[in-house]
Amino acid sequence: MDRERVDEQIWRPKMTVKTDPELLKLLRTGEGTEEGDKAREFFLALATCNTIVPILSETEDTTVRLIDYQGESPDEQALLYAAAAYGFMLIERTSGHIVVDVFGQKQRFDILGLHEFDSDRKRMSVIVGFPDKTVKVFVKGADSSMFGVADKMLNVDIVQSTKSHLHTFSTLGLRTLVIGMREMSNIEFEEWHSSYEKANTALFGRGSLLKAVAMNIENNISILGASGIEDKLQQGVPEAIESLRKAGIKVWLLTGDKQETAISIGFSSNLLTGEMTQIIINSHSKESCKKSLADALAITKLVAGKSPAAENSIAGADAVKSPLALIIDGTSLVYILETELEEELFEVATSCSVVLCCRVAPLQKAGIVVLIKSRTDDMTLAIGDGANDVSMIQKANVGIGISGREGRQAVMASDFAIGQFRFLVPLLLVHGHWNYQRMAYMILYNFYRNSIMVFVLFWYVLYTAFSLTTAISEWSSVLYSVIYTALPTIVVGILDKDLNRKTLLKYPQLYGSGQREERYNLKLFILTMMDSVWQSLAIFFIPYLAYRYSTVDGSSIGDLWTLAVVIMVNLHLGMDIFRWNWIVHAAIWGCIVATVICLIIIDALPILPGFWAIFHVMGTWVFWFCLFAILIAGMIPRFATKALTEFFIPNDIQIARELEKFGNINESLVSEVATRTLSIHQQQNRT
Ligand SMILES: Nc1ncnc2c1ncn2[C@@H]1O[C@H](COP(=O)(O)OP(=O)(O)OP(=O)(O)O)[C@@H](O)[C@H]1O
Ligand SMILES: [Mg+2]
Repeated sequence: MDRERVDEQIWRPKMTVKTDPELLKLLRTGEGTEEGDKAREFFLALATCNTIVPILSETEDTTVRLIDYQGESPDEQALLYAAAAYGFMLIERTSGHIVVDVFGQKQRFDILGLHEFDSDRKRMSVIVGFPDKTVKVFVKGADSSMFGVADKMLNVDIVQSTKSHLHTFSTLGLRTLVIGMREMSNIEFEEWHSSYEKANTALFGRGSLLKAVAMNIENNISILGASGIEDKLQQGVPEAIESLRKAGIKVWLLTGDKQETAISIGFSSNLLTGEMTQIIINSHSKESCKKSLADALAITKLVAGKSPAAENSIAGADAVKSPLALIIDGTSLVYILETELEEELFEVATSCSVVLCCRVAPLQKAGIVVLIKSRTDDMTLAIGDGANDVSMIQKANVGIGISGREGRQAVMASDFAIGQFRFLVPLLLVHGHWNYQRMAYMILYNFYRNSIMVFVLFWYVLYTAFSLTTAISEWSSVLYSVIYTALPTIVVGILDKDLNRKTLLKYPQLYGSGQREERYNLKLFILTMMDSVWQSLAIFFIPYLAYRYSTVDGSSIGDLWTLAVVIMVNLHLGMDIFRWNWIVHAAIWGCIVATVICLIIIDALPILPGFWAIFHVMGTWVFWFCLFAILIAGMIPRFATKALTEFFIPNDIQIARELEKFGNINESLVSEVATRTLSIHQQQNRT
């Protein structure tokens, strides 16, 4: 009874695919004819040569079960859904066999061995035992690798037409695969089996042994057909690339795909544009690589106007206007990376606005990142979604993994993980920008905050015959960093934002402020230190001069110094804060109040020196006058510099802030300034 129910069951793939009725008819009825058998073998190869696991789930109708194909390769998933639509449905996989439903008939195939896909071989194969005891090896992989192992006796027409179909597919931007097959004789199978077992159980070098076994068996393959799969660009990729470009970031595309596919994807993602001059390097020997690079270098020089020919030649004048795109393949890179040609590649690549590397192996991707990292001070960022991107993600300064359908390896190896490519834009342009400006400011501010206190102590030492006594109580020195000034630093370091998200996304050029190191540089550091010296002088000398002839003791002036330093550093911070909210208010004013309370408590303890000092001194007008004078005198240089620069030589950020505050009065101005800055600083672009 139960058995019957199982037999009645129908499997339905989760995704439906539009089919070609003619091909379907050939597959259904053409068994026995040469064409029909070949077509059936092709789809059988699709159904067997993969690492997909079918997951069955119940539907409302108890006789229908839904099949969901799950695996690391989205290409394989797509191919299996296609095979299922054409009547070859993989319905079960165990470690030793698979079951394929062929037009309603369940067939069981033994999986005798599987040579997994790797990015060096660029193909995979399975050894399948058929019910009639024959053994076949099915192989699928990249065209470049498959035609290398194809049967040399193969019909030339078939090879040619396959190649031309592949070309058509890839120029449309489809990801292509070639599928092939070979029958194995008994002797061959036995030989393979023993070496496979040996390699599989080896303790050392298992991977390379298995690869050698695979290479041995994957030859004399007869081509069954080719596939083209659309690898849809994620939403918002062209816009994201456009924004990154405007932000002065150089975008390079490194892919394992075929050249034509890569170029087509380059165009659809806005990376390549029609007006670009393409420099293509496809070489198969070191000599030709050298020559191609020399030619490319000549073109780049011509474009940059460095060569004398450029001034006169008409072609040169034309080329000056068009940006360059370098397109280079993995085979050429084999002869270039880690050789003396690297230098030339670097020169060519850095003079091009876009670099597109296709058919590159994972280690070559990492090699390219290292090429840039080792020769420039630029920051590199690598973003990828597949296992083949792991090594470059690890090598780059910043590695980003996209968690997608290709498994989690990229995400596990990354510094940051995002869901889609387009999120890179807010990550860099918004959060990256905010983070940079906060970190840069906080570093300067913390130098300032600590040095001003030390300078005040130092001036005191000069007037006490270097006795190393101090007027500021030890408790206050300890509490200075912990209570008096800590909280505002933390709050501002976390919450402050110079511009809002919308503005930063609208004007990607604002990202340039970080690239030009506008917020943290030697000049700013020196100015900040000079400011802290000036402020400490004001803090120290105003009370010193005021109380010089009075009988007030050191502890009382010490309390004034402490309070003045704390109010000064907090006002200084307050003057630079962009976004005031209740937390910032509470932190800044709260810290000043906390300081007063702490001073009162310290001076109320009879065991400490300076007992009751603050109560005496705070009651005099000189105290308040000094405090007021210190703040005015200390702040004047900083306030004046800030006001004058913001008024006369504002930077992009200040203009954009004005724009945010006062609407779009200056809209045209900001884009003008931002673009101008971009063009001036293009030399400093970061990769
Ligand atoms: N599971 C697979 N079985 C057989 N061949 C495959 C498989 N996956 C990929 N290939 C082939 O190997 C080539 C290189 O694959 P690789 O994973 O290195 O890069 P990619 O996926 O094409 O590109 P990207 O670098 O953009 O992820 C692919 O272009 C494809 O032709
Ligand atoms: Mg991939």
